[in-house]
Amino acid sequence: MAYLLKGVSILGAAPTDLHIVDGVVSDTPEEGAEVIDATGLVALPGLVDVHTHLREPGREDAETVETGSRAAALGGYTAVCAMANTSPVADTAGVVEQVWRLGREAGLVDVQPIGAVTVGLAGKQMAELGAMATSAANVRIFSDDGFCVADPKLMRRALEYVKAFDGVIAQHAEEPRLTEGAQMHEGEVSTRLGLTGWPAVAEEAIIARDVLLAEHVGSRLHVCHVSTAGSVEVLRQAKARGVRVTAEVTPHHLLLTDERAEGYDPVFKVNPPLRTRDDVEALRQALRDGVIDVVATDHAPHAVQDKECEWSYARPGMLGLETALSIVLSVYGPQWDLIADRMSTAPARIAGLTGHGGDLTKAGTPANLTLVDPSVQRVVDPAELASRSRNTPYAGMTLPGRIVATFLRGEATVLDGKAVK
Ligand SMILES: NC(=O)N[C@@H](CC(=O)O)C(=O)O
Ligand SMILES: [Zn+2]
Repeated sequence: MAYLLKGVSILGAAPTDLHIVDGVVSDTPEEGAEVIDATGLVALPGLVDVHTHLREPGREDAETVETGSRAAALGGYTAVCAMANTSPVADTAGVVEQVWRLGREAGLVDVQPIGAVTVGLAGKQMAELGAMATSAANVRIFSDDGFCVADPKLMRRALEYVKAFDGVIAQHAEEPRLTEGAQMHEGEVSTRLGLTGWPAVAEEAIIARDVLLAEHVGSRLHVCHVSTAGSVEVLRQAKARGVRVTAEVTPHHLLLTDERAEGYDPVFKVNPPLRTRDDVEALRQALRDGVIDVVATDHAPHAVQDKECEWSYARPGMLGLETALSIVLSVYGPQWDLIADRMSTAPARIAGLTGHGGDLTKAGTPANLTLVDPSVQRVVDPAELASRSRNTPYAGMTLPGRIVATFLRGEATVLDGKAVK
């Protein structure tokens, strides 16, 4: 299938015609190409998410590789990295290959499995990282996300191990002894609500330790969902020294604060917790500066019974794939170069996904791209989401931007705002 995107604006530039032929961007029009009137639409390289929870195997009631892939495509994504905290845990070549194969079968986005760092995410014994790396799933990112690799010796060994094949350890930075029983950010609001707090230093202390370990080993560290101003300062200093560290921020940490806990609605319960206005400002600035490299959704679908219950029993986590671009647009406005880098090019580089995040003005670039209508305001209706779960914190909010079409290697996965399958 060939396409002609007529009058499209690539990253906000003057309107042009974009030809998609044989899965790549082409200079030459193809006879019989399907013409899409892209007047007023902006083309971005397909978004890449380095932190997605797809829940399969094990919690298919909350999400499957297929439903999560559909949510991703509708959100403008062409690749997602599937977190390892499934059941069974993705800590063997067999499980990562299963997830990878399910992604191929769904065929809506490239699903790149993340492997666990430790067996069963238990933090005791290193998983078979090498076997996962050399499996068909070609794993490059390893993470115990949901849990912190708290043992410094194990963290050091994991960093040493992945160095051989330029892998990266993605750390969920949370010193568990400082967050026992924690329900939300530790501060004024938690005191008022009578909920046990998750202090900022529990995150910052682990990031500080880990950048020193990564520096010592000369290996790659990636910090998941950075949430505090103090973490930003640690990262700023580490990067200035040349430590091989990258970091992500979620859309919700760029927008929402701990005051959302005031109604005790568990839809706002998440790890790390929503922080203060000052933290939000620091995160926004850090993403602009490049101290934080990427936006990652931490899409965390949860079944109704795990969310619609008393706050302290609810699981932490929020949906993200279908709203991420709108949230980022609402925070930054149409800064398309910034958005394309932080949501596509930089995450593709971190994940080693060479076919993604390319330059759409160059012939031969794989046609992984999404078309956005920035003029549309949408009201988020949880019932309309393609995710199998409903735990979006943005229900009823009016947000800018609508994904009109998404292409994976030149094949449409979304057309007219609807998934093609
Ligand atoms: N972010 C969350 O609150 N939850 C995630 C785990 C994680 O990313 O830490 C989940 O798997 O539900
Ligand atoms: Zn996490």
